[in-house]
Formats: sequence, structure tokens, C-alpha cells
Amino acid sequence: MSISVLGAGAFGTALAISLANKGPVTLWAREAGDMQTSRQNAARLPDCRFPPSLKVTGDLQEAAQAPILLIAVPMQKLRDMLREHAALLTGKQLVACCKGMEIGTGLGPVSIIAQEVPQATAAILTGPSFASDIARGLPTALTLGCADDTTAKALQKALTTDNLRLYRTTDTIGAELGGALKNVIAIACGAAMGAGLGESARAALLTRGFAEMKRLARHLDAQPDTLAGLSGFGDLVLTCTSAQSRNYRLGQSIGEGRPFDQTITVEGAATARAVHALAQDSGLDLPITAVVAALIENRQNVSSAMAILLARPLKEE
Ligand SMILES: NC(=O)C1=CN([C@@H]2O[C@H](COP(=O)(O)OP(=O)(O)OC[C@H]3O[C@@H](n4cnc5c(N)ncnc54)[C@H](O)[C@@H]3O)[C@@H](O)[C@H]2O)C=CC1
Ligand SMILES: O=C(CO)COP(=O)(O)O
Repeated sequence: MSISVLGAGAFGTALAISLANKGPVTLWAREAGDMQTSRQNAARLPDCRFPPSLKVTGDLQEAAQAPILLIAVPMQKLRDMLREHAALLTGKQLVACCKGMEIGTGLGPVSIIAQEVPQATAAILTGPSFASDIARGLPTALTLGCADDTTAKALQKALTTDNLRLYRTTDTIGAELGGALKNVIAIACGAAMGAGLGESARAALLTRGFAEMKRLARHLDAQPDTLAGLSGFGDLVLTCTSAQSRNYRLGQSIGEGRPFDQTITVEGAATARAVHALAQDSGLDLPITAVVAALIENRQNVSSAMAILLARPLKEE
């Protein structure tokens, strides 16, 4: 079954390379020209050559011929992209590969697909994976979420490769929450490390951040167990401990008081604000998310944020 990837950033390109080692793949890029001639994505994934079975196109109509379309654009761009191209995407299996919650609605990618392309089947691919690891063929395990288990099984089979092992779940809300929220906690961990607060502080933030993730999952009727899987615990561990992560690096730069390149995709910054607003509306206690939103908006610095967390009432774990 042919597959296309829509969005040719680091992750879309990496997935296209990996899947093209198994069968034909089309990668849709808004600016396809350079990649078509150089057979690599020099800007996002330098030195990862495209296999011959990977076709790059600037024509979405051509890419949208495939029944399975992986969508790898940044979360806050997803709704506009779907809306603009809804006619081409209708009836397809749309697999969101982005991680985050939308500012203004607090919704994740599966819900947004359902709203914008109601005649499509919505799924999500998420979990611990750096684009360069996938592109280089290093072993990686991810979660495929789709509400319909029969489709989930078919997508799991279609998207598994020799190096990319997929587990599946029908809990799409849990799967998308895991990928979205780990980025917020990674910013907190990076900030603590950047400010020199130490690895014990990072372990505390990671663990209490995980408690927050499960709290929000319960509130949104997701299964807290999903958060203990690859999307959630797995991605939290990866992103909170590696300077390969852009979210972690943004946190580090906040902790060190350095500016950060605004052109880099850092999903956790918008997601912190989206989730903090959702928590405020529903009276949910998400203290780490609240201080990350405050750090992003320059309403707190790392030492005042840490003081807020440490001064909270003592409670049962
Ligand atoms: N880079 C990574 O290691 C991983 C990234 N992801 C997720 O993948 C998503 C994309 O991230 P990256 O590829 O890393 O970002 P990126 O910044 O490398 O690339 C984003 C791409 O989206 C394209 N784009 C933006 N708006 C578009 C639109 N309306 N139509 C078509 N294309 C559009 C841009 O041209 C760019 O090529 C994010 O949600 C991220 O969390 C998930 C796992 C790993
Ligand atoms: O999602 C990722 C790893 O699973 C990539 O993390 P960053 O977006 O923080 O680089």
C-alpha cells in the first residue's frame, strides 16, 4: 500500500526515508526543488541521502493519491493546513505525526483532523524518536493510535519497518497527550539543568511532571496507562534527558539566560500555554505546566518558578 508524507521538515523527511526502505513513498514539500536535485534535506537532515524509492513532489494532488498520508507539520499549523487542503484529504487515512495541543482550543491533532476532515480516518504516530535516529535507521519504537482497532492494526503493519517497531492503541487522546505534554516537562527539566539546579531537581520535575500528565489524561477521559507507554513515559525520558531535544534546549537557554533561535520548532512552548489555559478553565492543578507557561511568557524566572513549586502545600504522593 503506497504511503505519502506531507510536510518535509526533520521528522517528515526522516519518516519518508525510513518507510522508503520498505516500499515507494512520496514526500510532499512546499519547497521541493532543492531536495529533488540534491536527494537530501540539507536544511533539516543533512547527510541523510534519500533512497531511490523516495519521490519528492511539490504537488499535493500527486502526494494525496496514496491511501495513507502521514502529516508532519508543526502542531499550530495543522488546522490551517487541513482546512486549505480538505478536499484532497477526504476519505484518506490521515496519520498525525505532530506533538502538541492547539492554542485556543486545547485540542490535539486527532480531534483537529476529525473536525477539519470529518470523512477521513484520523490516527496518530507518536513516541520517543529523534528524526536523525529514524533517518539513520537506528532502532526505534513508537505508538500508533487509532480509535478503530482494525484500522490501527492495518496502519501498524503498513508503517512498521525493520528498524521502526510500532505498538498500537485505540486510546488516541492518551497517545496525543503523552507526546504533547512531555515537551512541556522537557522545557522545565532543561530550565532546571540550565540554571544549575542539578540532576536531582530534574528527576523530581520529570516524575512530578509525569503525575501531571496522568492527571490531565484522567480529566480528559484518556487511559492513564497509555501515558505509561512509549508516548508518555518513553518520550518523557528521552526528551527530558537529551540535548538533542529542542524543547530541552529551549529550557536550558531559559535557565542560562540566553536567547533562543525563534525559528526552531519547539512545540512545548505553545502547548504549555494551551494546556495551562485548559487547566485554569477546568480548575485542574498542573503546577509545572503553569510555571513553564510563565517562563515562556517571561512572567517568572527560573528561581522564582522553583520557589513557587517548592512552597506548594505538602501532600501525599
Ligand atoms: N524532529 C523530531 O525529532 C521529531 C519531531 N516530531 C514532531 O513533528 C512535528 C514537525 O516537527 P519537525 O519536522 O521536527 O519540524 P521542522 O521545523 O523541522 O519542520 C516543519 C516543516 O513543516 C512545514 N510546514 C509548516 N507549515 C506547513 C504547511 N501549512 N503546509 C505544509 N508544510 C508546512 C515546514 O515547511 C517545515 O518543513 C512536530 O510536531 C514535532 O513535535 C515528532 C518526533 C520527532
Ligand atoms: O519528539 C521528539 C522526540 O521524541 C523530538 O523532540 P524535540 O521536538 O524536543 O526536539
